[in-house]
Amino acid sequence: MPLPYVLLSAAVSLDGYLDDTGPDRLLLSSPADFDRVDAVRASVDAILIGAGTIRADNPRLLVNSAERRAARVASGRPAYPLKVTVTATGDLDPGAHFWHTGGEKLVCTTDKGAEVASRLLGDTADVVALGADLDWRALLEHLHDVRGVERLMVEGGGRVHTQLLTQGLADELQLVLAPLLVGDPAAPRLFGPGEYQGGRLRLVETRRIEDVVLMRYEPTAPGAGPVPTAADRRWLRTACELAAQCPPSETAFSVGAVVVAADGTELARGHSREGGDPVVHAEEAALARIDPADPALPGATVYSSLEPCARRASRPAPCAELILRSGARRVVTAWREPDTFVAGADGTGVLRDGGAEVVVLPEFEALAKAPNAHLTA
Ligand SMILES: NC(=O)C1=CN([C@@H]2O[C@H](COP(=O)(O)OP(=O)(O)OC[C@H]3O[C@@H](n4cnc5c(N)ncnc54)[C@H](OP(=O)(O)O)[C@@H]3O)[C@@H](O)[C@H]2O)C=CC1
Ligand SMILES: Nc1c(N[C@@H]2O[C@H](COP(=O)(O)O)[C@@H](O)[C@H]2O)[nH]c(=O)[nH]c1=O
Repeated sequence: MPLPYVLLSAAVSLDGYLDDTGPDRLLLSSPADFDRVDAVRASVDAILIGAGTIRADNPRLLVNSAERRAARVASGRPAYPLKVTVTATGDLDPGAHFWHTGGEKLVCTTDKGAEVASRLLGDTADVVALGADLDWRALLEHLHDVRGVERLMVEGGGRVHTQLLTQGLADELQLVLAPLLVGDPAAPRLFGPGEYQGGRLRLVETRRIEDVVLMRYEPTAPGAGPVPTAADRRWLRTACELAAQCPPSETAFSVGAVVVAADGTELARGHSREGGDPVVHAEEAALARIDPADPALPGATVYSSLEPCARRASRPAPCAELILRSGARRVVTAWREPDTFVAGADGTGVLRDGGAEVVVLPEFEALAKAPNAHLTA
């Protein structure tokens, strides 16, 4: 099920706080950085904050630049992104700026919270009840499927950021480090306690903006079961991009593969026909680069743009078998193998029979097929 691209945005003090405990919002960003935030807001379909941030900051969450609003309208979008808040209690102040500025408003809440929020807000906002408890994946599916949100900016606070990151639902973090210290343990922190990915996130960009530094990160740790995480989608995209690097062939598919340890460390990557070998497959090439005794292999995920092959003429073992022998027990792929070269190839079946989890993400099928258009037309 496709989800919106989720971008977490926050400004943080040198000692990791989002705010102080004073009555006014702490300005951590510099003026030029607030303008950058305005540009990010203008680029998204929806902005989400927790009810705690509405209470603490009374924000408007507007696109302040008239030029940016005009550009949105010129491209067929509303002048302002949809504003979304989450609440369990439904206890929202109907006088808050959030409801009386900008574009459409949406409250995502529980069954109980919906009763309270609807009573308090009347027609000011749409209220959606998502069950007895609020499930973030269900919330994101709702935003995508019902509200057409492809790109979501989350502007905090800490409790919201913590849940989206620990649940593997954040595609990107945009953090601004501000040169000031809060020093008050009662102040809200950027990330609270939780089960975060064990390894390192990928640093995508750093940028100096006046006296603050923007850091952009992507989570890297694969999911653990059938439910894909944002990092799973990112790695599968990488595999599909590798497929585009294959030397062209009239008699074989172009495929890319990446093998990633449970902590998000890339173990190896490969693509079809690499290194002058006319028959080597992507998964085969990647696995050949890893020491078979590597202790990370049993917990690793193999990303392959095309499902691993089930039968081969050119090698003794097909890639599904090589993966099972490697010890890896999770495969994420974009495209089930068509009958073009092998009838009824069922690498997924071979893997599942061998005890591996296979996750298929059809939203990447078009990207996986692109370098193979001449074979599948
Ligand atoms: N520097 C920066 O970039 C930013 C700073 N901030 C600061 O952060 C602080 C607020 O952060 P914080 O207190 O963590 O609050 P949040 O904005 O994260 O909101 C928390 C509230 O959101 C609702 N909520 C969160 N998760 C769920 C869930 N799973 N199900 C249902 N409802 C949920 C609950 O509302 P309810 O209580 O109604 O049930 C909860 O109390 C403020 O001081 C603000 O200034 C905020 C954003 C950015
Ligand atoms: N303090 C702080 C941020 N706070 C965020 O900005 C929101 C208020 O935006 P507005 O309605 O436009 O004033 C606030 O609720 C919170 O989500 N953001 C940042 O980039 N940098 C900062 O220093």
